[in-house]
Amino acid sequence: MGSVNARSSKVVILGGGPGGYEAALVAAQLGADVTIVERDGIGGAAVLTDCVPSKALISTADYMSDFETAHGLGVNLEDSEGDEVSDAVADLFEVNRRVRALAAAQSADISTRLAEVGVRHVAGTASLTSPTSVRVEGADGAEGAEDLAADVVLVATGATPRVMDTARPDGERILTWQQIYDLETLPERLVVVGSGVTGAELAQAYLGLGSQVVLVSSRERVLPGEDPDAATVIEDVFRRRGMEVLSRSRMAAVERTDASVRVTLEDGRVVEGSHALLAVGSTPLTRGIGLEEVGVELSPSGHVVVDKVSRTSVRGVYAAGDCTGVLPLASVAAAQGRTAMAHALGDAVAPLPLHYVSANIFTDPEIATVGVSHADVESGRVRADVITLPLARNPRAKMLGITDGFVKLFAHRGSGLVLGGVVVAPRASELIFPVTLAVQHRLNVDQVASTFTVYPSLSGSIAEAARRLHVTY
Ligand SMILES: Cc1cc2nc3c(=O)[nH]c(=O)nc-3n(C[C@H](O)[C@H](O)[C@H](O)COP(=O)(O)OP(=O)(O)OC[C@H]3O[C@@H](n4cnc5c(N)ncnc54)[C@H](O)[C@@H]3O)c2cc1C
Ligand SMILES: NC(=O)c1ccc[n+]([C@@H]2O[C@H](COP(=O)([O-])OP(=O)(O)OC[C@H]3O[C@@H](n4cnc5c(N)ncnc54)[C@H](O)[C@@H]3O)[C@@H](O)[C@H]2O)c1
Repeated sequence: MGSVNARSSKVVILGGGPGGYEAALVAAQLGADVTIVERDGIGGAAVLTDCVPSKALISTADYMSDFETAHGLGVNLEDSEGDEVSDAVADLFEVNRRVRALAAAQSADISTRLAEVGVRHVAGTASLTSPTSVRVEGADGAEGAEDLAADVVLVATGATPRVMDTARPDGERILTWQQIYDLETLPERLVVVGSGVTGAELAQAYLGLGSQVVLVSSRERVLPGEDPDAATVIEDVFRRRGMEVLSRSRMAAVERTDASVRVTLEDGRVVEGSHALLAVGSTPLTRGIGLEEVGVELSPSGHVVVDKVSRTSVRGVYAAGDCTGVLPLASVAAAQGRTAMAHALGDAVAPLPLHYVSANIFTDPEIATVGVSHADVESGRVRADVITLPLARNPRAKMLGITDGFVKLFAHRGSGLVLGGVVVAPRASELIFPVTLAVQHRLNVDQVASTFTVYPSLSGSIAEAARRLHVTY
């Protein structure tokens, strides 16, 4: 917007997820008068139903699998009679109570922070009546609507689980990932449909918690689109721990019988379970809120079309997060929201640096990635040397009983600049940070290799991988 005076600007934000609330914090810091319209709760789906609760659930599942590792480290678990206890038992009622409380507390913390910096929260459903005015329909059936004038609008309405006509969730046995936190007892046999990130994470979480799990995967391999070596490790771990993975199996319909569910596959096979979890992707929440009417361009998939500073096709209207489909991660939504406000309110702004976003899949082991990928190198888009070091040879991994996983680095052929990496390991989400630093700050393999690592440590494998990529002239 350039000429905007941040101190006299009214900013109205549709949606209080990471895209919305991070933008609100930046806009308030720049002196704008900021209102967030959010109908469900501050923190958005990320905090209330998606990212935060799933990771809290996974923490319990990880803790349970530590019990299995304990045996391999020479620890026998015994009850008070001295009998060996082979299994820890998850109390799903307690687990879900903790998860919901944690999500609510996180939402409350963000609300407090927003209130401290003067951001107003209006509860209700927002729509655009013009590029400079937002209508709010009252929450909980309240009568009347409030109209908010805006100099700058940010659309950060997120996305919702995709629902197929032949597989309608009922909230009891046929569930979306947003409905699982009301379960009071562990599903005896859970059929997870979809082996993308959501399906893979939650299938393994329930397996760890003690359910029998069948994973219906439409592709050759779970986690299509991810590093193939990483996906292979995860699929092997799934099968080894007893998950039934049905590859090249596409769900056609899910129906409920009295006390079970029937999942019919496109080839006619039927999979029975006590519950089904649908993880077949998301739909952006962009329809019916006035966007097209005021001229905001949507893609054929319904995502808001944005440029690298989050501008839409309408001047003064910005968009951030999952409603844009740029990269559906909480961290990216937040970055887009911050970028939008910096641009709109005339602060220094840099285009979204998508080539060094780090991401993590919270399976066990985790898969963390940054920068260029296997697909980039294999297709010839990037000329890189690649090294993969299995963690099983790392001394710390041996001590910790880690047998699965690896460190992979991609370095530019010729200059040795670190272009990307993949870490498959417990807490890979923490281990990827040095690789991200190297990629973002253009370090070469020799600089990474000559950086001290602790002995013994898993990060030693990152330095070792860099050493193996040393360029000799
Ligand atoms: C199961 C799962 C796990 C995930 N885990 C991770 C993870 O570990 N790390 C990670 O980075 N990302 C993760 N993600 C992705 C992450 O949750 C999303 O990228 C993130 O939520 C996007 O934030 P957002 O602000 O765009 O939207 P959201 O968080 O979806 O927030 C949008 C908000 O807008 C509200 N809203 C919508 N329409 C209106 C309207 N008309 N008026 C008022 N309010 C409205 C919605 O109610 C919602 O509260 C996960 C996703 C899923 C599904
Ligand atoms: N840890 C994280 O950061 C995290 C966790 C979860 C989601 N996410 C984000 O959300 C995005 C979306 O992930 P997702 O897994 O929810 O959706 P997705 O679209 O990536 O995966 C859905 C999967 O369901 C499959 N599918 C669709 N219809 C099917 C059918 N009829 N039968 C069987 N399979 C079918 C698709 O082939 C696809 O593999 C991710 O790319 C990621 O950015 C991030």
